[in-house]
Amino acid sequence: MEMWNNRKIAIGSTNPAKIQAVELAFAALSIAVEIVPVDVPSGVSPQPQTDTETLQGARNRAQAALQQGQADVGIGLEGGIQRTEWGMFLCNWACAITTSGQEGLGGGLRLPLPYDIAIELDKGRELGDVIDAWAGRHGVRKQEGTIGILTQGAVRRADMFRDALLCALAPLMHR
Ligand SMILES: O=c1[nH]c(=O)c2ncn([C@@H]3O[C@H](COP(=O)(O)OP(=O)(O)OP(=O)(O)O)[C@@H](O)[C@H]3O)c2[nH]1
Ligand SMILES: [Mg+2]
Repeated sequence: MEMWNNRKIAIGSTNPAKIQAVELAFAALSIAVEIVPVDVPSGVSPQPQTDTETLQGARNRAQAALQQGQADVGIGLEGGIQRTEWGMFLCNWACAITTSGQEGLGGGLRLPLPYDIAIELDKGRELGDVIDAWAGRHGVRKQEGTIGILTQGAVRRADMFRDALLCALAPLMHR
């Protein structure tokens, strides 16, 4: 992985949980990088409603971050929901794009959302706002995240996005 050392990595978000996920991912790979948060549009709704929309949001952010951050690699991390016949799930996607146009995608954990959260999302509200009210907290989205609240802190949002990002980076690191 020597070739990856000291590269400039632009993350398409200023959310601390997402920035920490990028730090954790490259630390896990023992790669030293410069990480630059870039505030970019996701190009999808503030609350993505499907796996596909969430994945597209990650791709849009990665591309925008690469360009706006003038980086070697652009990263997009996007959370959303997916309705299924078994209920509503939190879904998460990571995308990494290089200046040579190589693109990697990685999927994050899926978590069933309680019915009283799901019905609020069906009203068009954002999960970040709903989980704050549900947990009696402020800014959960920038801390352990919904996944952290619902797993009693065992899986934090940064950890979940770290693993999704490691999956997205994998195809870019094959020899
Ligand atoms: O508390 C949360 N824990 C989570 O695990 C989670 N996953 C998704 N969301 C919410 O879904 C919408 C799109 O997500 P999102 O990727 O845009 O994230 P975000 O808005 O927090 O960051 P960002 O847009 O500044 O990068 C936003 O309302 C997020 O709050 C989460 N909120
Ligand atoms: Mg957002």
